[in-house]
Amino acid sequence: MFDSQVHVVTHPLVQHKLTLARSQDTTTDNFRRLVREIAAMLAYEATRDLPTELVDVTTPVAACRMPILAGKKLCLVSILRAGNGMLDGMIDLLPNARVGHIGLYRDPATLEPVEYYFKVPDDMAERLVIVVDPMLATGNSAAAALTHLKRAGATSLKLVNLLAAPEGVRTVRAAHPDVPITLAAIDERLNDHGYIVPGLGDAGDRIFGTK
Ligand SMILES: O=P(O)(O)OC[C@H]1O[C@H](OP(=O)(O)OP(=O)(O)O)[C@H](O)[C@@H]1O
Ligand SMILES: O=c1cc[nH]c(=O)[nH]1
Ligand SMILES: [Mg+2]
Repeated sequence: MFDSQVHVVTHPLVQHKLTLARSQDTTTDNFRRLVREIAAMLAYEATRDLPTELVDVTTPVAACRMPILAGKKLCLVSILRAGNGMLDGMIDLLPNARVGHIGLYRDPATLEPVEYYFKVPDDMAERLVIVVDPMLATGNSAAAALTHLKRAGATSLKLVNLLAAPEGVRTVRAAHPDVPITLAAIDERLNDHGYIVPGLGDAGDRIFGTK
């Protein structure tokens, strides 16, 4: 249904935690914790192809040559607000990553993204940029964020989401075929208000308790 650059993480722990997060009975504190934990596991999968190089290391037992990360430095970019719910889980795994922010909200009438903030490191061209946002619904927000990041110099990008609608995956893959997507699930469809069905509701409101 989707090409090989769309990676759905079917690991049982990810699926279990996502199901708990979906429930309308999950409290704000538990929702936050679940999103953070799933984000760490998605970061693990999204970085599976990072290059490594061999270095000399001496253990208490013997000298040897073992792999460490090589290649481009990392930059995580959170699409505000809801992306921030995924940041800490990813930083736990990638503590050296720089962090950028793009403020976007979706106009409820047009479903078009409105940008209100943009701050990223200067050296985007030298970094692997991992864009994070729990929800890929129409895909308009993620596509706009990727376009702005490319204008800011980024040439190597990945997108990590918790949940998508098929429409959103198609939109981003069409607009940015160079950007692989890692996510925990692709749901059935969008409803008339642009919400993912069955989805988990409004991720930002659930993370920050604003509704
Ligand atoms: O794929 P799309 O149709 O563009 O929808 C997805 C966007 O909607 C949500 O943000 P929202 O606009 O609710 O802003 P928030 O994070 O501040 O709540 C979500 O976090 C994505 O950024
Ligand atoms: O289902 C959706 C769609 C967009 N944004 C959300 O937070 N949830
Ligand atoms: Mg929201």
